[in-house]
Amino acid sequence: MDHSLNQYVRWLQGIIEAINDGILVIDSEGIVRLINDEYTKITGVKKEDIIGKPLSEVREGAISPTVLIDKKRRSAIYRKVGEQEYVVDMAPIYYDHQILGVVNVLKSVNEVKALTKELEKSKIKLAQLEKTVGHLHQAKYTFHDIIGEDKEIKNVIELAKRTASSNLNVLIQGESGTGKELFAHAIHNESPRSGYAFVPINCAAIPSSLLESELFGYEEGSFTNSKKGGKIGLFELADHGTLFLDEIGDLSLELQAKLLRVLQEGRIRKIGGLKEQEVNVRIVAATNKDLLQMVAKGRFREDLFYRLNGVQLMIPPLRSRKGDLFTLIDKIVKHKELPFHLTFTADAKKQLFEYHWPGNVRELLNAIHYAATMTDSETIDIVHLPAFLQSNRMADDREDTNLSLKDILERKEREVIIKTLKIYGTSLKGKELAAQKLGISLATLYNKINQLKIKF
Ligand SMILES: Nc1ncnc2c1ncn2[C@@H]1O[C@H](COP(=O)(O)OP(=O)(O)OP(=O)(O)O)[C@@H](O)[C@H]1O
Repeated sequence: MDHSLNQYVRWLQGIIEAINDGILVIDSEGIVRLINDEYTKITGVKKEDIIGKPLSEVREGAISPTVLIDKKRRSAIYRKVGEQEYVVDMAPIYYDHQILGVVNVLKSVNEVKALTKELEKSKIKLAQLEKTVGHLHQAKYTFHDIIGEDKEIKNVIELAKRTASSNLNVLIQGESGTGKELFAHAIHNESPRSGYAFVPINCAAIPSSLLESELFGYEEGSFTNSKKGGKIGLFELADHGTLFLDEIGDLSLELQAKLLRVLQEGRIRKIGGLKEQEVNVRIVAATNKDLLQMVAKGRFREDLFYRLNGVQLMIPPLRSRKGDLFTLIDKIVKHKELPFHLTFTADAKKQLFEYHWPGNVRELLNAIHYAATMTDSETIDIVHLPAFLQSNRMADDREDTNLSLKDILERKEREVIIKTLKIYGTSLKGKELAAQKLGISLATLYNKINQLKIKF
């Protein structure tokens, strides 16, 4: 390296320009000898406006000239000149015990402020997102929504209520449509976790390969097509709240092992991630399968079964609590968006009561909705019920024997016309299509509508 003075000065200037802070140097007379580009960026003062001039004249309120006198260092002095805000460190420069000048090192506050503003904005966005996620993951039902006067289900409701306040995992077993999900919502809402998320996931509805990333999340770039920024897992979403694992009996053995590990350690690790993260989640699991039998057959891990089975709720099928049937129907009629008050003929009631309801309350709900669509009045008779409830037509036949042939034919005619009009609609086009389908003219259809007093 060439050590000539000129070369040396250029080398020093290079260093000073490379520094990321603003630099200003005055000599022992208080004259500005040097500034770097960053100083100009922070203060807006250009070299030609300041170099060679007394600092106290060009920068009002400058403190560096005082440093020349008291020879004391100063740090983090806040300065605001016009719009520019910065903090300055000042230090005297010595050579051979002689003061040669003062060096100032400036850091812009504007940049820090801009970053703080950005951070604040992100915090607000995050809070809004958390709120949205919270709303998305709220349990809808409470114990008030569960109808059950029958002794057996009353006991289950009691046990569920007592369980809610504990931190025990809950395993809900029962046939499809018995209300397992309803119970899971109610337990969360009655628990100390109700202020946090209730996150439901149906283990049977998602392929095993996807379910793992749903449950635990993944880091960005952990596999092809992974989302930018990665994905938050349901365990993380349910932190401090409840994770409802519906159809747990359909969980693959591989995922059972992973779930067990999380439950044992209270930690999750995202797919492709290195860090483990603590989670505090209560598990409510449900299944319509006999889990113990699955354990016996080696299809469900025994250790996981006992982890999940903190409390076991067995929801009885509807056929074993027929006493609740009409209370349930009442509730459905009142609350399930049906526009009118329905009544049931004695025969329809009998038919509903005698049916064995393999699809339980869900099937009942659907049947009532179907019947409400099929009747053109507020009365539901056997004919309005779905076909599977009409297979035992003894009651209907018994009633028919009391009617004249004309009455029976009229009743059937009425039924068929109403059903057809429900399919095609009551507009002119609908009536034309209905008439075509029934093999009669449009005029005959109008006549029959009048004659049979069919109202829409
Ligand atoms: N005891 C009850 N009181 C009021 N409504 C009920 C009751 N049981 C079930 N229901 C209603 O029946 C429907 C089915 O219930 P839910 O989805 O909770 O059943 P499930 O046992 O979770 O079914 P699956 O096993 O098929 O998931 C829901 O609309 C629910 O509101």
